[in-house]
Amino acid sequence: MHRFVVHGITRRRKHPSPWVPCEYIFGHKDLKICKDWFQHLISCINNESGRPKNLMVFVHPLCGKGRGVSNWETVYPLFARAKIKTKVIVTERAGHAYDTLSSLSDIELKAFDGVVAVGGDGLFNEILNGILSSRHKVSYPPTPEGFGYVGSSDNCEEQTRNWVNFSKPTPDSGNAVFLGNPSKCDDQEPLLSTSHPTELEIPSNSTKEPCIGDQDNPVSFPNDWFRLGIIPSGSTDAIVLSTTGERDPVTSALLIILGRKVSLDIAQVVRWKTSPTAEVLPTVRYAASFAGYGFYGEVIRESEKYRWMGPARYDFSGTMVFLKHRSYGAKVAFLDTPYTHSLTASAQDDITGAQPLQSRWKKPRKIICRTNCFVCKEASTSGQNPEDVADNSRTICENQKWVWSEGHFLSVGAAVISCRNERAPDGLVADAHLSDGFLHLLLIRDCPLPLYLWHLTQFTKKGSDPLSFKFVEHHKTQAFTFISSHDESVWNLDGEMFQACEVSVQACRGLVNFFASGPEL
Ligand SMILES: Nc1ncnc2c1ncn2[C@@H]1O[C@H](COP(=O)(O)OP(=O)(O)OP(=O)(O)O)[C@@H](O)[C@H]1O
Repeated sequence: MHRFVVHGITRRRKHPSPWVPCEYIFGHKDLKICKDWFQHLISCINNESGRPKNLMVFVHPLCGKGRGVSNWETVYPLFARAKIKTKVIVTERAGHAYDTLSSLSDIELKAFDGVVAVGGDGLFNEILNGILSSRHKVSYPPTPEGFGYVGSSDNCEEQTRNWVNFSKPTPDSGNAVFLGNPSKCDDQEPLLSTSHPTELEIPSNSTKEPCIGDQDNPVSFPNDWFRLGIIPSGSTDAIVLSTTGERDPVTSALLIILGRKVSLDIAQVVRWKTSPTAEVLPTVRYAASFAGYGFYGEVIRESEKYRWMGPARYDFSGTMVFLKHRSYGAKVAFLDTPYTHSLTASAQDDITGAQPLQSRWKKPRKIICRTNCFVCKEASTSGQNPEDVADNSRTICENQKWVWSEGHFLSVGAAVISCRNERAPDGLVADAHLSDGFLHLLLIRDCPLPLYLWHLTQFTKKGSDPLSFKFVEHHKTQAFTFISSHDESVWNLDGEMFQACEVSVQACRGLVNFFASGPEL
């Protein structure tokens, strides 16, 4: 008998990883038949255009509990087997991935099918900002009358970059070439292995659709070919949990290898001022999961002092900030469109400081975002091509109405996706969608400490409704602005600190593609 091995993927319900590699051995006494089968499978694999061939991989060696390198070592053989070329860069400092990607020319970027973070949400945020900083051409978010920055609709091309320490990319520390493979079936997907991985140079070329060397054809976002991915290795991994339903490096690696693709909304955050007395200097940042102020910003700022504690510093800082029970005077205006669903405090409530909210309509039934989500599909088919929706604000401006909310807030947050994590199994907003073009604005008004604790503990219980409290405003919106008079106003963008006291934010629908199929819940 002559034999060959087909490497596949299967699911084992009881296995902690829902997707696991497996092997099938085939044999025939006729060598030619074996070779024919083999060639046929190879050509099927090569016909799968969605599978990535070249990836840039950033490994954060210190993320989570220092699992970045070991997680990459675990999944690397899968990429090798699938013959996917990887240019691996182990980060040496914060900002390394951002500097590398923002300084990459479009020609160099086009050599890759995507970029993968082996780390947490923070490393992914750096990658996202590095990729988009010069390639996302769109107007600033719309702002209400009275927000008052002339030029708020100017193009962001001139956006300020203030990431520190530009550095050249480090030499790749582990290039190798590998090969792709086929199948649409979820359960048993072959990963044909034909040879051992061989060392290879960084790809200077790619067979991808965009023309290499075409200076007139710059990389812009959104597009339908470039994808981002995460091998989860961080402290929270909310982006992976919200997009795959799992927090498993092997599952994420297999989704990348198979070339799965889902569109992600991204929040574009424009900071107008760092503090009330600072000069106006618009600076653009992007967030894939969450942008939060007040409690959320303070926890991040506080936790920086206790880095030595590892991931436990978030619990510690969270408790410290919670006990301080500080509220922040602020004005928030959000865009109310015909598609906006809100539980909004009336103006009178704001003035009297009274808590009750008036439900303007009954909250709609929660539709959870899952694989092949029809809400996200509807949103994408009701729009036009990704290129046509690039200028989101133009579309938003029709039928817009701004609603102001003013008072003292314990926190102000905007969830782009559900933000599931181990502490909040349903996430911050259980029914947030990956690519419906909306943000979920959460305004937590000042309230007695025990009530606030009750609200926070609801996040830890599956199936509860932490947003149903009277002091919680939940608005599904496409854009909002925020003004505070505090000198040390800190935002938390995907877990990263961002000092800002005046911001405007908009959801950019399906701005990037992610290697995933949506949460399988
Ligand atoms: N080699 C490095 N040394 C120090 N910081 C780094 C390095 N590489 C990346 N970073 C930064 O570390 C921060 C956290 O990264 P990431 O989110 O991937 O890990 P995490 O463990 O989930 O996060 P955190 O440390 O915030 O809990 C990010 O701001 C990232 O820019």
